[in-house]
Amino acid sequence: MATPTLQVALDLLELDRAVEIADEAVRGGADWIEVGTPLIKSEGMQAVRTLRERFPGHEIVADMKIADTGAVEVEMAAKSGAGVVCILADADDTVIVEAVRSARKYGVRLMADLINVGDPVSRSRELAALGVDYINAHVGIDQQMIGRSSLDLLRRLAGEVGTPVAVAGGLDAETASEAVAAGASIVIVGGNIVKAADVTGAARRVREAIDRPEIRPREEESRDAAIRRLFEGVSAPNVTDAMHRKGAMAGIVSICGRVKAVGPAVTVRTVAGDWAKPVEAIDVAGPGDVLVISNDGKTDVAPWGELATHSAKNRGVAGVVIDGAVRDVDDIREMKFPLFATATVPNAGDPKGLGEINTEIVCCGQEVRPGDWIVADESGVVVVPRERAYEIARRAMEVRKNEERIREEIRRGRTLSEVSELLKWEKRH
Ligand SMILES: O=C([C@H](O)CO)[C@H](O)[C@H](O)COP(=O)(O)O
Repeated sequence: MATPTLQVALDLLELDRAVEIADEAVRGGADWIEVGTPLIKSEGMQAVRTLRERFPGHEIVADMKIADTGAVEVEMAAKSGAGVVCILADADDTVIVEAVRSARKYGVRLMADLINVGDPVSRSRELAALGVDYINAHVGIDQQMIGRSSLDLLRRLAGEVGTPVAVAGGLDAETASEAVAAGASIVIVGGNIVKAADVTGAARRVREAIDRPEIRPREEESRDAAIRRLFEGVSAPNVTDAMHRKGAMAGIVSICGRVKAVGPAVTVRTVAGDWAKPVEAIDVAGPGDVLVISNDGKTDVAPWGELATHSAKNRGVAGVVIDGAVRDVDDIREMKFPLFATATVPNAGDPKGLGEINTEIVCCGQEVRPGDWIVADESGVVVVPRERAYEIARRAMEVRKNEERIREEIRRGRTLSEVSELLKWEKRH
């Protein structure tokens, strides 16, 4: 088997950063350098020219995602220095045929991107017959966030397609190795290399993995376990970033400082400090759940205190969030329990039994339904609708990864404004 090609996808917006990251990735063993679609949209063909000039010994791939005017776009990329140009596999055949003619004329190769193609096997055969050089089994970044897998797509193509097959979509060292074992000859890795603080190390790990392809037995993980693992690895701010700044409760703080709660909500509505339903809800909750209590926003009387906290902790409840006040704060702080509230007050209410458990409530301005996911830390509390929990958990992890590289660049001496090219990206009115 020929040595697989490692293609690093520079999915960035800033050319200077892309050049620096490409240099580090090449040192880690990347063979081909892909000028990613976001970079092309941000910097145009200048990005292709610059990378061609800076890396004379490496193939430059222009991820144009061509959908129309095949000949013109291939010509632009070829004349700027690309050796491989990417076209959408579901572009009309008229576009593909023109792109192939242009590619032959300018001496470049065409890679067709299977993103969103309904019948990848027959489309790949058609593309090969039309003269496309490579087929890319690609699952896009937004599709990855809802759990689609590029390895599944690649496996559907195995043995069915004559042209060399590339694979892209959320690959890391482990999945890249599996991709080669499943027949990929070009492995494309974006985020897991270019967002790493140590780009060279990340590229090297992928390089070593694809040079020794193997299929490792995988442990099955349930959706809920994956959601919990991902949310436990990110912060509440990462989660609101992933939700386009939605979901954060207003005016609520962590009572015990640096603690974190992650879990599906068991909701409680109570009235005027009545602590019967909040305490009964401890028995309704399973280990790992988060109690979310609305006390109608009243803060002169507490529906929660130390004994309830003790009981919740024993039951394995992951945290308690109260739109209202708590008491016995000194004892609760000693327990280091993830408790979030809007106020503290010494008064307790009476256990009258008013209110409801597991109905829709509004807590600190956010609607919370039973089973919605809660992520709470010292920055505050975020509610994630249960239908989108997996997707948001994946996106929040991407936000975190993205910050790793930015943090590293700040550590090396750039300002945040420089790294993110703030002036360039200010909104024009
Ligand atoms: O093509 C890509 C995507 O559509 C954004 O332009 C990526 O380069 C490709 O998905 C590889 O990146 P990762 O999925 O982050 O590995």
